[in-house]
Amino acid sequence: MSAVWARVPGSKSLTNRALAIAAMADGVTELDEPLVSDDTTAFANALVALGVPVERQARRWIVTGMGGAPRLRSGGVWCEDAGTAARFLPPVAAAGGGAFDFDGTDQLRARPLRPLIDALRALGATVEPAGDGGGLPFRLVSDGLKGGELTLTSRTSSQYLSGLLMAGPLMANPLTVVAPELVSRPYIDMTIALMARFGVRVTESGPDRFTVHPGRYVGTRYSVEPDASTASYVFAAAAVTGSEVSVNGLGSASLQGDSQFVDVLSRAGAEVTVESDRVTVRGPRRLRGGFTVDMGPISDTFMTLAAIAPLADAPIRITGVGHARLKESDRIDAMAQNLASCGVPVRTGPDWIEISPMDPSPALIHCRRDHRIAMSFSVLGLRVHGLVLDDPACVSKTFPGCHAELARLFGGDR
Ligand SMILES: O=C(O)C1=C[C@@H](OP(=O)(O)O)[C@@H](O)[C@H](O)C1
Ligand SMILES: C=C(OP(=O)(O)O)C(=O)O
Repeated sequence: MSAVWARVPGSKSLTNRALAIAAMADGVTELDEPLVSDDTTAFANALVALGVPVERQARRWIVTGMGGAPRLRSGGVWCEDAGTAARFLPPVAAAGGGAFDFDGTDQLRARPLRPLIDALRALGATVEPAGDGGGLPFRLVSDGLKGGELTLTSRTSSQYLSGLLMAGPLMANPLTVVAPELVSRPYIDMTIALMARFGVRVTESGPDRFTVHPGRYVGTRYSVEPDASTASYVFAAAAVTGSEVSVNGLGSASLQGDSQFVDVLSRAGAEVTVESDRVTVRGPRRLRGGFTVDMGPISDTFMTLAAIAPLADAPIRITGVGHARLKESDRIDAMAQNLASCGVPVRTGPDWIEISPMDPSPALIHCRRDHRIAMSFSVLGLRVHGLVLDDPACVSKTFPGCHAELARLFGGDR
């Protein structure tokens, strides 16, 4: 059997970090192969609303750095559905100073933001929420951020810490953040690596204690890796169809924690080869279950595993994913309800889900406007006829070409 090459678009997390950092840099940044999707378009539009020129060519985005904070000192910042926009951009805007109205869709309004609001206040900004004070929408008024040391609740998301660290070099004093109970740690390593790529150093000066060293970002040419969370769907699809799929540009040096998803597939019996610049997965005759796996650090991929778990020969228990209840949907509940609709035995707890083997029956899948619920069940749909997504288009948040690519690689018309 010969490997098929999957076309996996660029990483959302790397694209949006690079955009934020490039906006603050000295000089011009050329981003090659950025992700073009709802989340990155929303992020780029938000930067434009803050006065940062972002020129979008087909496979290259060019950002003219501000040599500091964005130029505009007032305006509305629409974050749409993007958690990264709502968590990364307020610290950047506040560091420059001005008055900004942040808002997003009802889905984003429902997601937590309070720890970031508290941190911005501790750094000297005024945040006036329009609602109950927990999240969007809010008005941010600032005269610059003072920096110094603060403690940040990071139990619900790592994105607050990423946003604060990236804005750190613009603050009056060096920023140190203590982030106890930090979830999604690989995303902080990604933030630190990308800041270093643009010339600013962050050190871990104690457990969960991060210090941003004084410095300036320098614009550069940066090529975005394929998105490892997106790649999980094509790898899982290979695993359940007994085929072999490779993704180029992802490999042992990936900056994305979700590249570790293939290790989980390997525990489930897939043959996995990780090279320096390529990952290949070959599906087993039947998936192997009978294990428990902590997917807390790579929680965007837990639904990919949960969706295919009924096809395994024994139960699979996924733990450590309580924070996935606070994303585009309550993902533990969304997976449990939809799998149960397919007749699959599922048990859940506050931060875990256990799926037992069963031939899934046809069902209508309620995506809850969550791209990853739609994409995960699209993979299961390669093996189960009659799975119908109520909202196939919601995949555009991170992978607009998802259905076409799965059809190209594995046949069928989803
Ligand atoms: O920093 C990032 O780019 C992200 C961090 C993760 O969120 P949490 O830190 O909220 O778990 C992840 O789920 C999200 O898709 C992207
Ligand atoms: C959680 C996600 O997105 P975000 O938090 O960036 O909106 C995701 O893409 O799965």
